[in-house]
Amino acid sequence: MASPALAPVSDATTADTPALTLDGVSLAYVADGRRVTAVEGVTLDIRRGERLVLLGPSGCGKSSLLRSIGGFLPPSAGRVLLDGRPVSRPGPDRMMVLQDFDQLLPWQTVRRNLISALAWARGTRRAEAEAVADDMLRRVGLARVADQYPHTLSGGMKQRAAIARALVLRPAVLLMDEPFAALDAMTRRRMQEELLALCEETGVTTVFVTHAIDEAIVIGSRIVVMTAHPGRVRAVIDLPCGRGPDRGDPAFAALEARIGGLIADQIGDPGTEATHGRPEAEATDGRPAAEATDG
Ligand SMILES: Nc1ncnc2c1ncn2[C@@H]1O[C@H](COP(=O)(O)OP(=O)(O)OP(=O)(O)O)[C@@H](O)[C@H]1O
Repeated sequence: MASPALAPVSDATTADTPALTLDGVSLAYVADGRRVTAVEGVTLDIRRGERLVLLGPSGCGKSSLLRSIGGFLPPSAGRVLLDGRPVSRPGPDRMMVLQDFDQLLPWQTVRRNLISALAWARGTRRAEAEAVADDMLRRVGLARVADQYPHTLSGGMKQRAAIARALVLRPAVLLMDEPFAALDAMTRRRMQEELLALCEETGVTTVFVTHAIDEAIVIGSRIVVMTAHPGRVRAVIDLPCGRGPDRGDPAFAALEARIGGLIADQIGDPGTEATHGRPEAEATDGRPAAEATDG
């Protein structure tokens, strides 16, 4: 159960409204006079509090989809709805955390970065902003370095600070684009566990982009596997109890292998992808949708 002080600020008219809806979303770029379709016809309802992972090979449009949810890239077809209302621009209700270590203002201390964000985006008064920022920095284990400047922090600390700055605004949706990809393996695993705990504590709806299958299983409550190019929904895997199996559990390796198969079987031949032109399929027991629908 999310702590009320950290709960996302929501404009939902009813609790049943999905936090986020992707309704037939296609995304296109024009490069050198040529139109490139990056994402085609993605339809998904993202439930409140869920951790949806977008997984797929490089270039399948994961980041483009995230940017579109963020309001940075308008769909060429379809709609993105937040709390049932169309997204038309970026806003503090959708905070983004990137892979880049330098996401904070370098001329402000870590603490000041959070306080400024609260004042600017939420109009929070100074004393309240200080208290909220200090509380968040304690939760992410950065109280000790609150008065340091970002360049003095390790990569893991910088990512924790970026997550803290995003969460302190109590966004409806936290958008994460491979936030741990540049960290060493040990720090990455620790950060994955910490993120899980923070998501549960805050109840924030999270959309997490990765191309690492193991990371998708650890982070996600639902995993969307995308086709190579253009990005379409290949399969949707709902993890039982909202969590993947523990690392080390044979079920973890089995799921990893199944998802690996789903990705591999369409990289070489995306034109024959099984769900083209059909509504997305859903597996409810951790099986890939291809198995659930074909058998
Ligand atoms: N600004 C742009 N202009 C033109 N084409 C672009 C632009 N940004 C992305 N693309 C193209 O859109 C497609 C999807 O790119 P995107 O970065 O969304 O994929 P991705 O799955 O996030 O890849 P990666 O895992 O490598 O980050 C690719 O073919 C890419 O070349």
